Amino acid sequence: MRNSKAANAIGFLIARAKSSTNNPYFSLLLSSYSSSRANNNLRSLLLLSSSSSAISHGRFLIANRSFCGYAAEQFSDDEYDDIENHQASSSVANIDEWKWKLSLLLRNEKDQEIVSRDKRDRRDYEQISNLAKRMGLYCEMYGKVVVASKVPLPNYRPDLDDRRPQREVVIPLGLQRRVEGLLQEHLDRAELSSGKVTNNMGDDKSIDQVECINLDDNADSFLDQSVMEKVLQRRSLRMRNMQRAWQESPEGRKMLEFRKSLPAFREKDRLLQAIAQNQVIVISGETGCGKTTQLPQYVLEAEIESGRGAFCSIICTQPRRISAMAGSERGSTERGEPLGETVGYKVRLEGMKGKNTHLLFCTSGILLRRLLSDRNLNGITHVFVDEIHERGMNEDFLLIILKDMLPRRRDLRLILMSATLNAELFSNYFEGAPTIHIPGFTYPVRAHFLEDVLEMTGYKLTSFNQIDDYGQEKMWKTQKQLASRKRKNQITALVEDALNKSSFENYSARARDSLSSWVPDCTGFNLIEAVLCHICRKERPGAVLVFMTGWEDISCLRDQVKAHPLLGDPNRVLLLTCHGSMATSEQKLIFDKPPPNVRKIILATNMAEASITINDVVFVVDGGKAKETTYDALNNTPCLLPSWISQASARQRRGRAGRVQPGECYHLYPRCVFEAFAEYQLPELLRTPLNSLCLQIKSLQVGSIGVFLSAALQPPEPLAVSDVAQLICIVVKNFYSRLILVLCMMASSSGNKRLDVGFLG
Ligand SMILES: Nc1ncnc2c1ncn2[C@@H]1O[C@H](COP(=O)(O)OP(=O)(O)OP(=O)(O)O)[C@@H](O)[C@H]1O
Repeated sequence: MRNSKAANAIGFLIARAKSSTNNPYFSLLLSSYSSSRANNNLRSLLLLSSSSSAISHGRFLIANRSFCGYAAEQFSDDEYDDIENHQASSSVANIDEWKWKLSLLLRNEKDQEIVSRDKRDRRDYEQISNLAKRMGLYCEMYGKVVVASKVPLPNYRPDLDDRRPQREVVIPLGLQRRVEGLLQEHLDRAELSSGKVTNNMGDDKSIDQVECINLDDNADSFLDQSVMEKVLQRRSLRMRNMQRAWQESPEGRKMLEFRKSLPAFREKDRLLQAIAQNQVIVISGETGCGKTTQLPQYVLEAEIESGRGAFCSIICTQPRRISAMAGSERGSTERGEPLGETVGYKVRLEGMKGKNTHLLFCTSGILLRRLLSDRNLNGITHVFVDEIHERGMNEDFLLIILKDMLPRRRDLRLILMSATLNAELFSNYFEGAPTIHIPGFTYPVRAHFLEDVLEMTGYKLTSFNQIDDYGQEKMWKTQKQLASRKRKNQITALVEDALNKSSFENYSARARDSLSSWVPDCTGFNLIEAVLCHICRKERPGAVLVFMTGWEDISCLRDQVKAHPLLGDPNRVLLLTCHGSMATSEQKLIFDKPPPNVRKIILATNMAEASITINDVVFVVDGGKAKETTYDALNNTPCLLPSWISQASARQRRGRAGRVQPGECYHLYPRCVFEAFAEYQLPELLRTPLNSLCLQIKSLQVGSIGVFLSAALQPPEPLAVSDVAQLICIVVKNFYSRLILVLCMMASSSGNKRLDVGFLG
C-alpha cells in the first residue's frame, strides 16, 4: 500500500534533505525536477514538507500537491529505486516486448511514461524511438536512460541525470517557519479555489474535493505541532501572568470594580457556561448593559485564566467603523494595554492589531470578506455578531455564510447580540439556539416625547416655523416641504391616525394647539434649536447628541445653530458633527472632552446610534428619522430617503445616554407616533430592489443567487429572485461575450494573436 502510494508520488520527489541534529539549521539537498508525469497534473504545486517526524529524521520532501498527504512519509533510497525500476527493465533485443510495453502504456490511463534505465546506446534508442513515434508516443534519451511518453518530452531531465551536481541549501530556522506559514496559507487558498468545497450552499462534495480536504488536513502536520504548542503554552502563561498583574494593580482593581457594576457581570457565569455548552447562543440585553465591551472580554479572560489564551481568537463584528474602533479602544483600556495588543480592530483601510491580538473588533463587511476567502474561519474560536437587530445586508449575508459553516467547524462558537432583537426569530434560524436575556440598566434615562418637550420648553409650533431653511442654494428643498403638505403619504396618514386617537388631555391648551400644527414631514430645525437652547439654559451640564437624517440636514442645522447668539458662542458651546462619509479621525473627535464650562453638542446620523459610549453624553435629541434605501417605483431605481425609524432604533438612540450617568432623551415626535412605529426595521434584504441585491450577491461569488438567498433569515420571494437572477446571468454573459468579441477584434486588427488566444483561453 505504502509502496503504491510512493509510486504515485515519487515522480515528484525532488528534494531530499539531511539535517544536523546539533545544528539549528537544516541542510537541504535540493535537486530540481520537472517530470512530464508532473505535467499530468498542472494544478500541482511544490510543497515543502516539514513534519515533525521529518525534521527529527532529518528528511524533507518536496512533493506534488496531490501527493502532499503522503509527503510526511519517508522513502528510503531502496524504495525510490524500486519504483523507478519497476517501470522499465527491458532489452531492445526484444522489440516485440517494447511493442507490448508501449501498447500497454497507451491503454493505461494512469501511467504517462515508461523509463528504461537499462544501459542503451544510440541505435537501441533509435529503434525504440521509431516504434514509439509510429504508435503516436514521444521518446527521448537522457544519457543512457530512455523515456517513452504520451506527452512531449523536454531536452533535459535533471531527475534522470546521474551526473548532475547537487547543491546544498541551508535554510535558517526563521525562514523555514515563514515558508511553512506561506505554504499553509497557500494550501488554504488552494482548497478554497478547488471548487465546490468553497460553495457554501451545501452542494455535495465530490470525492476529489473530500480528498483535497484530507490532504490539507495532513498538510497541517507539516507544522511542527509540538514546538508550536509549546510556544503557545508559554505565551498563554505569560498572558495569564500579565492579566493577573493588571487585575491586582490599583488601576486594574478600580476598573474591575466598575466592570462588576455593569448588569452583564451578574450573568457572567451563566453566559460563559452557555457559550461553552452551545455552538450558537442569542443574547439580548438593555443598551449599555455591557454586551459589546464585556461579553467578548469575559470569554477572552476565561480562556486566558485557564491557560488557553494564546490558543483563542475572538472576532466581534459591528455594523459600523466607529463602533468597531470604540469597542476595541474600550476593551484595551479595560485590560490596561495599548490598543492593538490583545485587543485590536480592523475596519476598511484601517486597523490596529498585532500578532498577539486575540480579540478583534471589525465591521461585518470585513468578516464577510474574510469568509469569502477563508470559508472555515481557520484559527477563529469565537464569533460575536453585535447589533444583529439592524439586519443590514452584510449582517444577513454573514448569517447565511456562518450558518453554512457551523457544521464544518463544530468547535467554533457563534454569539448573536443586540439590545432589542426578536430572539425567537434568530433562535429558530439556528435550530433552537438558546436565548439569554441580561436584565437591568446601567443608569436610568428619562424619555420625553414631543408633547412633553412642548410643555417643558413652552415652544409654539406653527405652520411656518416648521419649514426647514436649507439656504439660498437649496431653496427648492424648502419649497418642496410646502408642496409635500398637500400630498399625503402612507406614513403621514399613519401618524395622523395616531394623533387623532390621542387626546393629550393632560397637556396645556398651548401644547395641544402646537401639536395640532405639528408637521411630521419636516425635520424641524427650529424645534431642535429651541430644545438645544432649553438644555443649555436650564439643564445640568452634559453633552448633547442630536440624531439627524443625513449630511445635508446636519450642515444646514449647523449653520443655523452657529448663527444663534447662545448656541453659536464658542466659549459656551462646542459644536461637532459626525457622519459616515467623514474621515475616521474626524469622527473620533466626538469622544473628546470639551474645555471646562463648554457644552458639547454633536450633530450625528444614525451611525452614532449603536455600540458607542460617548461618556459625557447626558442628553439625546431624537428627530425620529433616518435615511433608508427604498425603491423609487416611478424611476425604477433604489434611493435613499428619510423614513421613520423603528421602535428598536428609537431605544438604541435613547440608550446613548445613561451609560455613565443618568440621562434624558427628547424624542421630537409624540408618544402615540412612537407606538405606531414598526417594532423592528424591515431587513435591508427586503428593502433593496432585487436587481441590486442579486448583483451584490453575484459580486460575492457565493454560487447560485437563488440558493444563497433562500438560506436567508427572511428571504425575498423565490420566484421573483429566480427571474431577476436569470436576467442578471444573461446580462453578465452577454456583456462578457461582447467584451470578448471586441477584444478579439482589437487583437486581430492589431495582429496580436496572443491577446485573442490568451483571452479566449
Ligand atoms: N468609552 C467608555 N468610557 C466610559 N465608559 C464606557 C465606555 N465604553 C463603555 N463604557 C461603559 O460600559 C458600559 C457597557 O458598554 P457596552 O458598549 O458594552 O454596552 P452594550 O450593552 O453593548 O450597549 P449597546 O448595545 O447600547 O451598545 C456602558 O454602559 C458604559 O457604562
